[in-house]
Amino acid sequence: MTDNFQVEEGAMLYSKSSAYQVQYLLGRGSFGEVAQCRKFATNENVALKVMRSWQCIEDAKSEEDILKQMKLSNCHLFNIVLWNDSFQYKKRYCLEFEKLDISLYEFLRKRRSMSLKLKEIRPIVQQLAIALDFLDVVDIVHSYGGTLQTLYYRSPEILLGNEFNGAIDVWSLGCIAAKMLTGNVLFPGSDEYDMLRHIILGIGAPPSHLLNAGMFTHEYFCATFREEGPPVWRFKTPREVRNSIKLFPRTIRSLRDLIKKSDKLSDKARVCDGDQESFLDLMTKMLMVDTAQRITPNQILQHPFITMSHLSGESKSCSLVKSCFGQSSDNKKDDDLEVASSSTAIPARQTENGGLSSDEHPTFAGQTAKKKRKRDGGKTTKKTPLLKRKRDQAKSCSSFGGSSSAKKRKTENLNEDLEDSVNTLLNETVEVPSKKRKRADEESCPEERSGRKSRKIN
Ligand SMILES: Nc1ncnc2c1ncn2[C@@H]1O[C@H](COP(=O)(O)OP(=O)(O)OP(=O)(O)O)[C@@H](O)[C@H]1O
Repeated sequence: MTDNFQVEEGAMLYSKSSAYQVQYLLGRGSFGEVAQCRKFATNENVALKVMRSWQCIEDAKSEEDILKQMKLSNCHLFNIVLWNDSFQYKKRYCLEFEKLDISLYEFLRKRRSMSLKLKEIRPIVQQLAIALDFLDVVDIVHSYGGTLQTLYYRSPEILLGNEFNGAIDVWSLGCIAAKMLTGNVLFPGSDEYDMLRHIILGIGAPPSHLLNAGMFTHEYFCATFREEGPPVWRFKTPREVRNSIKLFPRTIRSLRDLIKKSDKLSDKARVCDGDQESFLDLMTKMLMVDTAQRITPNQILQHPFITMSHLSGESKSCSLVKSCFGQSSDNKKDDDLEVASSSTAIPARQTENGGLSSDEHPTFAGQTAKKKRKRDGGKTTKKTPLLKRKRDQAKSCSSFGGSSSAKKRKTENLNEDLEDSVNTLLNETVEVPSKKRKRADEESCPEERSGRKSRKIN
């Protein structure tokens, strides 16, 4: 058996049931190359993912296990790519999928501004939330990007080395939604430290319970230990992290900056304002640094920005309102969402727009590093019965999105603690030539990816 198979135009591959001819390369991922191929048995075009090497066989097999499990649950009704078959050719393992249309990145690239309007972003966020909600139910963490989230979309809990669950994908979705609106990466960090700097400056510092429990916290924060009580954390200055560090300039000073630049035509201004505020509210909830407070995919689907409840009272003669509803119903038709919510193995779930009880709120200096780690979901290994999960979810959502004054105070304290180092950081920010920034943005280069592996799907 030789190992010399190359994914190139015209090359032939053979499974037990069909021959395939490579037409062209669709893309490359962490584990292999994906090519559009002609499948002779059915005479259709398919996407064939050819794993990089024999060493990737374990990754391929675990991906296949998840794909099989998802196919049985009618995943294609939830905006998840359909896997058809797997086979080994020469020393390469191959996964066959339905051929999809262009990627979101290609879609954005077709726009000169690389950005979309809110009414266009809405159905995309909705489609992705439907997929993430499905993964939540079947207990799979997707993780946008390679081994564990592409750097720009990496959540604070991954950066800090905390336990994680599907909430990391909601964080990434928030970052993607921001990029769709502005055309720019929301947190363009040059490395993990710079990512945290962008997050702290744009949104706020991680709560103490994340810092106390993070495996990598000490790489980015200094702890002051007191006689009593938990440590107080201070974000390190760039010089404390390493001798020379490249800091990329900030794109926003707060999430509100995201919507500041949008056009407002006078007659549509009120509707625009309402939609923008609603989008901003959703963004704030998707980008909660504290995992426990982050909106869930199911709650995203019930959020006014997605349901458009804030627009239903507006005059239907307003062209913007009309186009918003038009966009949404086109999307429903295209993606068969009604079928998805009514006739699948996974029942549609209820959402409670509540939040965390105050005793679960983060305290900056309130918990010790000894705090017992709690894995609340996460990997595919343990499946919780759906009913129990619903109950748990309802419990944890009983006051969702609530921002108690106590929490606010604590965040302010933390922000005060961070002020000094932040000021230093601001002064030290260096401009990066736009050409270079663009390249960094376009690439999801392997070195941007961290070492830990997640279970992932296409
Ligand atoms: N079914 C498909 N139809 C069309 N294009 C596809 C399909 N699957 C993958 N691609 C293209 O191939 C690229 C690589 O896909 P692959 O699944 O290997 O990696 P990925 O999910 O993008 O990234 P990674 O594996 O690193 O997380 C994708 O980014 C996409 O452009």
